[in-house]
Amino acid sequence: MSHLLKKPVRQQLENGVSLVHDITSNNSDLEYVHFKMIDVEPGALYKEALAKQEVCVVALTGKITVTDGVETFENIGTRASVFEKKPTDSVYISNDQSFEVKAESKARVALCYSRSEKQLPTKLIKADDIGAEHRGQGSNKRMVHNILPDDHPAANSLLVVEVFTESGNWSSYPPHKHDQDNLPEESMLEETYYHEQDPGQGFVFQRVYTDDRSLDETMTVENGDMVIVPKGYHPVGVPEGYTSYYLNVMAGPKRIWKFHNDPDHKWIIK
Ligand SMILES: O=C(O)C[C@@H](O)[C@H](O)C(=O)CO
Repeated sequence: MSHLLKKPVRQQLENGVSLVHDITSNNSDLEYVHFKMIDVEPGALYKEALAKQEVCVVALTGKITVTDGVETFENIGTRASVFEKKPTDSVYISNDQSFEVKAESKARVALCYSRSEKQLPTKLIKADDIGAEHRGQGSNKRMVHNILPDDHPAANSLLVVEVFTESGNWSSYPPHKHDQDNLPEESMLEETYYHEQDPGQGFVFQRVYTDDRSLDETMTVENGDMVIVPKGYHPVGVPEGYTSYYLNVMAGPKRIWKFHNDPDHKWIIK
């Protein structure tokens, strides 16, 4: 199996909290992005003290209450399944803070981290403030929820988006990359993909490759898997009959998403 593909671990952390993914620089090629997915039973509590990392807590499914000890956001989260295709609520919390997540119903919670030194205010990112962005044409159509895009001032380096790609379509396509710190041409951002499919027995294909093909991996990605993109182009293809969801976390030295399309395929853009 490719070292870029991560299967769910399902490890019990404490009463009612289980770890589904834990992507760090110790188990991946990533330096800037760290990602955790946790499942929390109703009433159970997850606590964490941040060091030099900021976090975006995404109520992926279910209802949660999030506090940094000063501000509390009760009963946030909007959906039982990501495939309801409506935006959800998230909370940004800055470095050197502590936070708690309590599940009000059975919940799956994404914890998206990146390096951070400068403290910023805690911020509720409301579902109501997130619009649906439609990108692409033909079988390249997909819908994007920009949770923490680069023009949102809440964070120091984190970028978070979620993408819905219908059956038979492609996304992150034509292939693009963002692995050179060479602005204004291109920014350097690592990226993680947390994938789900509907129905759940589905799968998608994701290729991660560089121009010189020193990295060229094509992965079969199943429901709940993660794909790590330390560098390179990273298109996703969705087979007929299945809808794809993925949550992307990006971070790098500068908080700008400036991508470079693969010159061989950019003619596809009309
Ligand atoms: O537009 C898309 O298909 C989503 C992707 O851009 C995804 O968020 C990504 O690859 C970011 O670099």
